Amino acid sequence: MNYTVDSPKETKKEKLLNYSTQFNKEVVLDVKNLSIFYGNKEAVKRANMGIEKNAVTALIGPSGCGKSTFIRSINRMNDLIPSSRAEGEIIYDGINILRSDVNVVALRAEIGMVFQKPNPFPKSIYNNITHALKYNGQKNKQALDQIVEESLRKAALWDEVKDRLHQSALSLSGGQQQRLCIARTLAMEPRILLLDEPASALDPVSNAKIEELILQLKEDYSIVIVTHNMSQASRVSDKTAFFFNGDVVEYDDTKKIFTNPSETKTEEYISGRFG
Ligand SMILES: Nc1ncnc2c1ncn2[C@@H]1O[C@H](COP(=O)(O)OP(=O)(O)OP(=O)(O)O)[C@@H](O)[C@H]1O
Repeated sequence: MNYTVDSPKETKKEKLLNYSTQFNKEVVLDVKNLSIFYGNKEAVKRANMGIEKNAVTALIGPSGCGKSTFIRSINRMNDLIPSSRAEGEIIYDGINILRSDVNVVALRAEIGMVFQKPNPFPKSIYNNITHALKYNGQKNKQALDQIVEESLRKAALWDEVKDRLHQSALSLSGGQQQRLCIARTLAMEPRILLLDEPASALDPVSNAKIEELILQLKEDYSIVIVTHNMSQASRVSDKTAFFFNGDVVEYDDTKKIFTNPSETKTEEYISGRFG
């Protein structure tokens, strides 16, 4: 994937509104004029968003509006798609993470991602958590044991698996596998968690557990979640961005988006008139 680092010129309106810094809380990711292309198609169009620290930010919108493309760009997963190209900036820790000299492996440890379909390795529960740590040189058994327990506790899975850590991860239920994938991501000590429809492939009970977990995790992490489930977005998120046709139509407090949105298009979408 080829990245263009220079931002396109800001329009007068964007300068005046200063979109990316309009919220009071600390911003952990400042997305500025972000465009993502697949070939000539602009799938995300000059998005601006200040993503807050220790908050849950939901990305909503109809199918094909650019939510996954946007979230994948935050930890450079779009690099894996040869036709994909980004313009604009995503500022994290003072650095534009779209720069070509960014260490993408280190970035993905800090900004971890969990996908729609649980994808544990065909290894034991224990080895799912330790795999990347061992690869990075951590050999101390005691340290590894501790990280496994801490990560599984944070992912609300420890009590269910503590007596079967050396069994295959594939023996777990779908919901447990998804929490294991979250634990595996947490073991890398990320600051930001990207969740792309993490509960949509799960049964209602597992879905509720993931929602509960998200609310616990935001104490320690900043979370961005793509969801098609409007009630889920309103239950778990603090901020919501409504995407339509590649545009961020509206980004505001979740309460406002769901009770009194500023844009007609948002109102039409959340009231189920399309999508
Ligand atoms: N690998 C790709 N190559 C070319 N075009 C793509 C690719 N991935 C996505 N697109 C296009 O980019 C646009 C945005 O897709 P994206 O998957 O980001 O939307 P989405 O809002 O996440 O959709 P959904 O809710 O269905 O997952 C769509 O028009 C899609 O067809």
